[in-house]
Amino acid sequence: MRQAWRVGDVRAAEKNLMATLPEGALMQRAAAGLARRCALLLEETGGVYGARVLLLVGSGDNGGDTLYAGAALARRGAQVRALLLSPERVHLAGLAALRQAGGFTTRDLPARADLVLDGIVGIGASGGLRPEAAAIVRELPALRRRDGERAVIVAVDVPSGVTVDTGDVPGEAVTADVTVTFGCLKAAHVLGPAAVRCGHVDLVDIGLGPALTGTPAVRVPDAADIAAWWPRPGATSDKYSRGVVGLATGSAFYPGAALLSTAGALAGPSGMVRYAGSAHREVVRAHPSVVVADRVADSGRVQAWVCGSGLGSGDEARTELRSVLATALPVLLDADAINLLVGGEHAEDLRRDAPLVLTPHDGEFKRLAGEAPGADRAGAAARLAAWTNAVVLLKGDRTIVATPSGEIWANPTGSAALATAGSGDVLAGLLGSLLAAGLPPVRAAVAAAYVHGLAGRRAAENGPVTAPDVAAALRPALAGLLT
Ligand SMILES: NC(=O)C1=CN([C@@H]2O[C@H](COP(=O)(O)OP(=O)(O)OC[C@H]3O[C@@H](n4cnc5c(N)ncnc54)[C@H](O)[C@@H]3O)[C@@H](O)[C@H]2O)[C@@H](O)CC1
Repeated sequence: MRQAWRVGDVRAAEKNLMATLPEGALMQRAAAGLARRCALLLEETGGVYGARVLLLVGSGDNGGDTLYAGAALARRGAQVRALLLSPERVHLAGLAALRQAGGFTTRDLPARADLVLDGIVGIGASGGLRPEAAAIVRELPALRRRDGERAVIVAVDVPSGVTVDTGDVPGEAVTADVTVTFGCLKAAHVLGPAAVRCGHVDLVDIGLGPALTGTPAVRVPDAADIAAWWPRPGATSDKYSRGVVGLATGSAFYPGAALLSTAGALAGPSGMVRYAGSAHREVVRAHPSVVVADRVADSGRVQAWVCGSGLGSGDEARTELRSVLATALPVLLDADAINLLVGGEHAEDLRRDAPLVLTPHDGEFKRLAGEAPGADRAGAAARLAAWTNAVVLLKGDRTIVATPSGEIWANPTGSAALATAGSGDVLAGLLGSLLAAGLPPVRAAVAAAYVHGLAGRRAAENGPVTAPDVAAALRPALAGLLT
């Protein structure tokens, strides 16, 4: 698991650490790490000696890191030019170091650069980029390097223009190939559209780790976490002890949702899938191992329910939702079930002791919460989780999982391929299977999003992706993860 931290916590940790070190030591560590990464990138594209390096230098310490790293590259023979955005407020010692190493300042963006270091603004950013910086950032994609390819762009700490604590990108912002960050990850590296702007994130150890205390802003699972959490059958397992998941999904109008949620559930770890609903004939025809009934009340025992995908909005759907919520079992509500909650008539049913998981996309989130997730998606998900006392999985390129107590996870395996009709039904089934197998709801949500993302990526290797492709790719994705 990786952890990302809020700016306030990073600043506090830096302050504590700096009190134990000579002045400027942290910046020297940061700049040395940055220069090393940049040199490696230049070696991949023709070498450091003679390479053209452009520094975009803002007025704070982020610019200072950039100038010192530029100085190190100049000492290795690179032609380093610094474009100062606020010459009157530049980091003076950094500028002196650059000049002493043979680097220059420039007033204009050059036509050619092999490498660009974006040191306009780091964790001290407030608001969107100022117009002058924004104008420069707009020109960056046109810069060419010596082999005619696009210049490599390295963001120093964070890409300038992103909102560091939320991952929002309110306006113009740098799109980096690599982001070299210091001490720890920040939320922008793992959340929202900012995470996409970071490119590959490289973490330089400056000794900050032990000084970081409190709760991380965001946790990011890795493959080892998911493999460790994933329930596996043992020698004494049987189909019931592995958990039985019940699906109250689909309808005569939307039988496909029933099939897709079933396919998702069958790839999960539970030992049996029960389906309850009016698409039961289609389900059993496509998936002979599924035990079917035509309504929740007539279904046998299960250990968790999935309700919603394609359920419809009529009286029958309401009855099914009420039956599911009346159980003392973990329940996942998706799609139509979330929409049915909006009128408020199920508010009482939501006050349950057993776990509840909600899996909205932005539209469903807006209907339920009364407003769109907005710029702070993680904060919005956490507020909805606290309000509904549910684990909320907010779908997106970096799907967020939030708990009622404010724990936030960001999924790193997202794929644009998952933006396809029915892909959420597959996710709901898989997540329900994990709940039935006994995984705590937050882990079930995080693990399902992770594997669903892997499956989306795998499916995309064979061309355009539909939801059945995602379902079919779950098993190979799991095989790769669990073996
Ligand atoms: N504090 C520390 O111990 C360390 C800090 N480091 C570096 O220092 C950075 C933080 O430095 P600062 O606190 O000086 O802050 P920054 O350098 O991130 O930015 C502050 C400056 O940028 C300007 N600014 C703010 N928002 C802007 C916007 N939207 N557009 C254009 N300019 C804007 C402000 O006027 C201010 O002068 C980190 O990101 C990191 O790069 C590293 O050297 C590691 C150690």
